[in-house]
Amino acid sequence: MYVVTGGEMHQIDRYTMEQIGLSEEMLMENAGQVFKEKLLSLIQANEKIIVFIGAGNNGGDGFVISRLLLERGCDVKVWVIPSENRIRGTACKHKDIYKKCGYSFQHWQGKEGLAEKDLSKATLVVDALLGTGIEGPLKEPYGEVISLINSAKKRVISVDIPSGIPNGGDEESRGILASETYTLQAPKLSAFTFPSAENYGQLHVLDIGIPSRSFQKAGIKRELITAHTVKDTLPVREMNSHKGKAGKALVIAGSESMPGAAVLTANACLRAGAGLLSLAIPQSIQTIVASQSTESTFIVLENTKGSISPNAFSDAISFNNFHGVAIGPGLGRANSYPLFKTLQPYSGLVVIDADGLYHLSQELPLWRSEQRQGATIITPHPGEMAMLTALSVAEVEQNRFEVSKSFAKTYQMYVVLKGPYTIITTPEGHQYVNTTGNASLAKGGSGDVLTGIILGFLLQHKSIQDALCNAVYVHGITADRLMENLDTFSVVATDLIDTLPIVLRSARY
Ligand SMILES: NC(=O)C1=CN([C@@H]2O[C@H](COP(=O)(O)OP(=O)(O)OC[C@H]3O[C@@H](n4cnc5c(N)ncnc54)[C@H](OP(=O)(O)O)[C@@H]3O)[C@@H](O)[C@H]2O)[C@H](O)CC1
Ligand SMILES: [K+]
Repeated sequence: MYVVTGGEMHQIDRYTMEQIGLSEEMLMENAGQVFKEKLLSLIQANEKIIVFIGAGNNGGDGFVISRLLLERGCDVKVWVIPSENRIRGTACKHKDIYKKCGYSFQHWQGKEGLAEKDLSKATLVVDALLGTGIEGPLKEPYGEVISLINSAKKRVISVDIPSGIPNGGDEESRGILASETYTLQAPKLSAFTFPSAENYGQLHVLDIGIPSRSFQKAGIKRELITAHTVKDTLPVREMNSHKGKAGKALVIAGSESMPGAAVLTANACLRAGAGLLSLAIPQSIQTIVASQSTESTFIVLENTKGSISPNAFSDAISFNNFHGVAIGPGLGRANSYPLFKTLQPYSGLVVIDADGLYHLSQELPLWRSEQRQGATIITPHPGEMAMLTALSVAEVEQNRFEVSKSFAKTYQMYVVLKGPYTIITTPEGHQYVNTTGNASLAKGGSGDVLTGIILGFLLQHKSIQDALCNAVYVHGITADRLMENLDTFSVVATDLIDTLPIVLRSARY
């Protein structure tokens, strides 16, 4: 499933209409039909519905939905915000069809008090005020209508996008606070960027019949990771496999103040399929880490002040014995820069996380792909991405797609920008959005587990992007599985590792 900007969606619509020949009237009718079917499956027999309609085609969808609900005998009050002469084109055609079927509506202008009364009696609000055609700051009376709806605290179902939010997700969000949003054909960027994502409530996608050819012609390179894509791309371990063939992983992690990060990364990596795992850790934490990671082997390094000594590393290890390396979790910044630097000439896969990202930010150009033979994968959270790009966290959050893409293309790296909707970007700029996971992942250690799964999966998959998509999906769905028995407050990173094997099995079948 593709993810689009409002502008791209308009381009896709135009191709569908002009080149494929599906008319806008038909698409709007389809949108209304599928929305109505969905709504009927959600509502009670005595539901009191109020529909708010705006000037554009989102409002046009509102006329179709209202007509179809009234045809089914539902209790529906329809409020139209602009004067009738402002409703043009296809929306106007569907307004006329609505009227010719014998239905009427109220005008907002001058009857605001009555609208408020109707709203107070309603049990469900359908928001068909504004869609992807919004430009610039919200104009009145839409701001007033939206405030009224939000303050009524009703169940609000938005058509396509919550009215009033910028569909590119790049401006301050002020719009409808929906309980659910039924988006048409493809999710929009604003559903995965902040703060606009918070307006959506639960996001669902309705297929209104726009062919995939229209998306391909528009050259859309953003997709959602789905259970299907994961199932199709999770590799199967060959019968004649052995531990060396299943991937030799090296994890460089941990310090006296963060020994658990090494344990979590290593154990997650093993659970994600690595055949052999070596942990490079400072000598002072070896006993404690070894007691909690039975299957790991160890490269024990001299330590200085609780972390790996700056002198210990270069001749202690032969990177070329490994198929992939993850560096960073719990490493500490103080002494680990020389160690980080020795990894740059290594020709295998390198996953950089946490304190490794801090070192990377000091010498970014050295890590551009043409300076390295192997692929570089970075796993920043928004704060780390802000550090790497010299932007503010808010700027990163509002422009997650653009910031990741620009960074991945400039440095020719794979970027896994973590967050409630983790985005994976390839060096070519293809993007994949993850929707699994929940608030329980906002806890120390869950990032270390992800790094471990990523390294484990990288060694099992032929395609780097499949490995990253599947790792992020599985990490999230493991947290979702834990919610069947636990509360978001109580999940700890170790729970993720313990549950991963069951989830991995069901993701495959
Ligand atoms: N393929 C599909 O997904 C289909 C989607 N459909 C629906 O169509 C909308 C997009 O329709 P569009 O007409 O382009 O846009 P809007 O419904 O958002 O309305 C635009 C009008 O809103 C007014 N406007 C613009 N900016 C503002 C603002 N800042 N504040 C207030 N009002 C604003 C303006 O009207 P004026 O009269 O004021 O000029 C715009 O004309 C999409 O979201 C889907 O819901 C179709 O059903 C077909 C298939
Ligand atoms: K809307």
